[in-house]
Parts: sequence; structure tokens; C-alpha cells
Amino acid sequence: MDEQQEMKVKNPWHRPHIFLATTGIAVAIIIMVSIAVVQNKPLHQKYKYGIVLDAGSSHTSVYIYEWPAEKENNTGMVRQKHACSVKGKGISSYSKTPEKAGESLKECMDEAKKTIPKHRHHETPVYLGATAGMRLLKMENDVDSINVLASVEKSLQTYPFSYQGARIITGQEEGAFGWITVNYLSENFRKATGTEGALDLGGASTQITFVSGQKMESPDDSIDFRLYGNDYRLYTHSFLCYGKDQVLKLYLEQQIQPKPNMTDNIILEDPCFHPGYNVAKNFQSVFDSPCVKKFTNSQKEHNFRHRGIGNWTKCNEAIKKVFNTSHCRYSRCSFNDVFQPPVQGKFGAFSAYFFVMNFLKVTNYHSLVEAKKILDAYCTTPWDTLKQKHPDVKEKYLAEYCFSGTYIISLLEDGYKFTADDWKNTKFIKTIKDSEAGWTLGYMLNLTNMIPAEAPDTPLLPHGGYVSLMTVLSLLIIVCIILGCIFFRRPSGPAHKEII
Ligand SMILES: Nc1ncnc2c1ncn2[C@@H]1O[C@H](COP(=O)(O)OP(=O)(O)O)[C@@H](O)[C@H]1O
Ligand SMILES: [Ca+2]
Repeated sequence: MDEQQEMKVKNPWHRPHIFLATTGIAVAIIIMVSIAVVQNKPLHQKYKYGIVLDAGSSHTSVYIYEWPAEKENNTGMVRQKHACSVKGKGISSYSKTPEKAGESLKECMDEAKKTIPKHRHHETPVYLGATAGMRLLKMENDVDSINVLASVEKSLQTYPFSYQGARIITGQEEGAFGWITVNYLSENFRKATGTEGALDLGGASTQITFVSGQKMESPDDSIDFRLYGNDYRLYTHSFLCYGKDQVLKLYLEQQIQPKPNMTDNIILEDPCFHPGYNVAKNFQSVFDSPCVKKFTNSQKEHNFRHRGIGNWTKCNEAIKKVFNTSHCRYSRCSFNDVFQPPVQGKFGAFSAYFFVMNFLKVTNYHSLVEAKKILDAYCTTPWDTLKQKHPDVKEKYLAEYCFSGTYIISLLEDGYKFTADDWKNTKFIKTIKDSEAGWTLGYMLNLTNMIPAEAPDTPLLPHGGYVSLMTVLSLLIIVCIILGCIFFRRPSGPAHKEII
């Protein structure tokens, strides 16, 4: 064998199958590395979690959110994994026994520990936001509100999560974060169709939030956001005492004229309650709120008889009086001298808007006139008939749906100046894609910086495509290696013979 021939035999690159296999492996590796760099993500999706406690005036809910670890800046990626309803009333009801406020959270927080994988506990942020019930308590007794917050803080700090604070959020935050939640879940931030407004009705306050191109005449009611590369100027206002439980107190207060020498014989004939409804109530329990100021302490010692007469027209007329429209210092007002530009676009109405309208079976497929007819029929239904028809519904809710439904329509029409067309553009919603509408998700997205000001770069491939391509290329490499081994070991051709 001459020298030239020996070199040819020993150099495996001269064999076409080895050359092909090696080139295949090299090309696959180059493609995989390039895609991995551009895609910038590992092959396995990992989930992260966040917890937000909504400490409302009537009760507390614990929400657990989850999102794919590598996609936190994409719109619509965070979703609700779990919700737990805390037993008992809202945290402000523990003003005289603050330690119970913290204790009340135990069951739901233990559930959170089980729901979130253990290795994620320490990096899971926990936020508690309290709304109008605590705003009212703070107005009434600052020390009591501090003690209640300290108690929930102490309780939350005993958990292995990353505690981020417990505070009373402002009405503007409540409105703006509700708007962010609705539009984030509907993926409106990146759509050309624009955003929709948010209407939140609680027990103690209510919020209206929408994008407006009009001049903002009161700076307190305006917030600017830059989200995913777009600028939004929001109008938002929160009306304290206009949640459905507190406004009922305002309404009842207007129905009863206080007398210097009040007795227990006062009878309130109420058009917003059903015929046959007849309950003895205590002034103290009904009017114990900073929203109501008419009665003196000695007057509050008495009882009164609350008797329903079921007359929707009269009920509607009486409810209108809770909105003061006699004075407006701006070019336009909603009510109580509050600036409001004309409403525009679609609206999502959630929380008690949904609970009430869902029970009454009023939807936006009904015109405003039809909605009023449904309410008229409901309000005139005798109390006994209703109780028999709905044995499972809490009596307090059942008795108040006539008032609350009439209030909702009046708030939209007389308060916010909704036209029949605006009503058609309003949807009563509980959830969007299985996540509850409310301020909590928007609050967490904001505090964790999960909504970027600028639109993030879109990855080269969707995750599914990325995983499939990586799998195919990995298989290709394996096949090439196997082929290479087979051919490298197999004796083939005269050159091989000569080596032996
Ligand atoms: N199934 C239901 N039917 C009617 N009302 C309900 C139902 N579930 C909750 N609510 C009411 O929804 C309201 C929720 O308000 P909440 O969030 O606690 O107060 P806020 O937001 O003012 O602090 C309360 O008035 C509560 O009674
Ligand atoms: Ca609420």
C-alpha cells in the first residue's frame, strides 16, 4: 500500500456517510443553538405564582394567580388558578376584636400552601388590599383600622410566601386596576378595537373607569398609563358610601324623618321592599356607619318596623334622591359635584353588578325598558312567594335585590348618564376566561411589573412550534449518531480490507 492510499483509508472524512452524518449533526446543533438564543427560553415551561387578598367591606377573598415563568410580560398570560372565600364578614367587622381578623385568613392561606408547589413558596408574593369597608373604619377610628391591618399582617407573615404588605388601597387604584384586569384578560391592549370601561359595585363603594379623549377637569379623577406601547388617559372615580349596602342606608335614612322624641312605634313603608315583608329593625344596626349622619345616639336606641309595599315606580323615584345633581362646579358632572366626561365605548360591569343582575336574569340583551319591566315585576312579587321560590338564597340578598337592581339602573342612568345605547354596550360579567373580574389581578400585575410600557418582542416561534422543532432536531442528531456508528464499525470496501 503506497503512502497516498494509506492516508485516503485512514481519513474517515473521505467516506460519504460519515461526512453526511457529521454535517447533519453540525447543522442541527447550529439551528438548535440559534433558535434557543432567539427564543431565549428553556424547553420546559415553569409556572410562577402570586397571591392577592381582596379584603372587601362584606368579605375577603384569596386569589391565586399563575403564569408561565418565561412569558410574564406577554398580555393575557396570567390567569386565576384558585380562589378561596374567607368564612365570615369583612376584616373591618373585627374592629373591636382585631386578632380575629388575622385568624379568619388561616383556612384560605393553608389552602394556598397546598395549591402552590412547595419549591415556589418563598418566591410567591402575597399582597393584601383592603377597600371601602376599611376606608370607612379609618374615617371612624384610625387606631381600630391600624390594629386590624396589623393583625392581618402578622397572620400573613407566618406563611412561607414572600409577604409584600397589607394596605388600604385608594378608590382610584380600585377603579384603575379593575380596568387593567378587564382589558388584560380580554387582551384588549394589543387589539385595534380599543379598551372597554370597567364598572365595579361593592358593598361600600362603587367605581367607574373608562378611557376618555375629553379634557380632564379634575386631576384627581384622571390617570395616565403607558401599556404595551400605547398611551391611555383614564377617567376614574370611586364613590364612597355608594356601594349597594351603604347606599341602602342612605336611602333608608332619607325615608325616615328623625323626630326629637322618637319612639319604637315608627313604621317605614318601603316601596323597594316586597309586599308582606315586615321586619323589626334597630336604628343602631341599620344606621351605624359614617355614611349616615342624621340620627343622634339617643335616637338610634329605638327600633322601627320595616314594611314592604312593593312599588317599583315609587322605589325608582325615591332612589334617585340619593344622587345630588343640584350643583356642578365643572362643565359636566355625574352627581354629588363630581366631574365626569360623557361615557364612551363598551363597559364590563362586575362584582355586585353581576350578582344582582344575574339573579334577576337581566342581561344586556334586554333593552333598558325591558330591564325596568323585569324589575317592576320582581319588586311587586309578594315576599312569601319569593321565599318559597328561592329557599336556597340568603334572605338578606333576596329581600334586597329589588332595591339593588333598581339602584343599579338608576346609578347608570341618573348617576353616570348612560343612554339606552350605552346600556346595550354594557355587559354584566363575573369572569373573563375563567379569571374573576375585579381589581386584584391588575393590582398584582402592576406591583410585579408584569405589564411593560413597551410591547415586548414577539418570539420567533410559538412555544408549541419551538418544542416540536427542538424535538425533531434532537431526534435527527440521534439518528445521525447511530448511523455514523453503524457505518464506522462495518467493514466496507477494499480499503478497509487492506487496513486489516
Ligand atoms: N350572591 C350575591 N348576591 C347579592 N349580593 C352579593 C352576592 N355575593 C356578594 N354580594 C355583595 O357584593 C358586594 C361585594 O362588596 P365588597 O367587595 O365586599 O365591598 P367593597 O368593594 O365596597 O369593599 C357586597 O354588597 C355583597 O353583599
Ligand atoms: Ca369589592
